[in-house]
Amino acid sequence: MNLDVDDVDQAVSTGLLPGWDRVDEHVAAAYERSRENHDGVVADYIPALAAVDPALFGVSVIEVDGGTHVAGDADVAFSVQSISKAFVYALVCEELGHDAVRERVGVNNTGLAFNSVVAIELNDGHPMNPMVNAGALATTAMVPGSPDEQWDAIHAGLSRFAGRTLVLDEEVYASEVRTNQRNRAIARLLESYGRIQTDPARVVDTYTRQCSLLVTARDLAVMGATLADGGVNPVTGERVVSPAVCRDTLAVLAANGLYERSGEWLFEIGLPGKSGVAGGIVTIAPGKAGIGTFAPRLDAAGNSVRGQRATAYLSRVLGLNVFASAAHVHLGGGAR
Ligand SMILES: NC(=O)CC[C@H](N)C(=O)O
Repeated sequence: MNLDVDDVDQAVSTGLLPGWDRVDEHVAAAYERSRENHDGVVADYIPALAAVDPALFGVSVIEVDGGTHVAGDADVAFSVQSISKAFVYALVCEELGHDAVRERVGVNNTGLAFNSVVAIELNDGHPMNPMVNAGALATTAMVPGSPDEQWDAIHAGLSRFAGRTLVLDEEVYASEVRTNQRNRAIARLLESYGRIQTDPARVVDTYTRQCSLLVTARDLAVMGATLADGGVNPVTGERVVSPAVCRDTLAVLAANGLYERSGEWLFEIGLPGKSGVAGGIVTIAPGKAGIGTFAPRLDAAGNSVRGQRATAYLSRVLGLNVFASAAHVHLGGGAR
């Protein structure tokens, strides 16, 4: 995908675009540039998502010290969808330790669509990673307690990441319940392979609820900033998960956050991120900031087009690419 940042690369390298001290300007520029793009289509396999206004677009950056920068529709609510997978994974690792989740769910990319059944069959019934539907269903199933307790823990946990009590979009939830036959099939298949050991129908229901929680681009930036900040929400000051869980979650996102396009994303943007089919993307600049974007038009893999472009711009102009920054660091310092 052409993310239209070559000119930014040039401007940054020649010192025309200074970075971190003018974040408001850069967020506004990321918004203006990306707003001109009209590529992609709104998700239509969930009927309630097909009805959304495709022109909506919001960008937010929250720094780990709480500094807040927004542009456009940063306070418009949309369903979190697959972005919930990242935070439920972190909560389950916090609860059970990463080895248990790694053994049951895995960390490797499937190279296939997020709702692929073939990926499960090709891998002997292994869901592969927590960021595709199979792995997310298996992860949700691991939350301790009864189905009601599982939902309460997920709802409370995601709310702690966001720093406010998140609300369920009843319309999106009902719409998905009517049309999520594929997820029900995936859960049954995982049950047949012993990867889900509770009632698969209840697991799908809890997963569908977690996907239907409403967030804004600003919320996503806070949630991302919490992972960037080693697990402490920079707005509420509350510790949500441990630094080790953040490290593991960011590694899983780097490899799998944008499904089969995760490699391209990492190549262009150089940061862990996670997309959802309602049009949200959360991106984490470790130790620095969280970026939240919302724009409903998606590419073929289900990733927001404007969101990818805006994030690519911000990564370039703020010098966030974790691989690029290594070029400026001289280990050991001084002359050798
Ligand atoms: N990629 C996504 O955001 C998918 C989430 C959606 N709830 C599904 O399970 O199909």
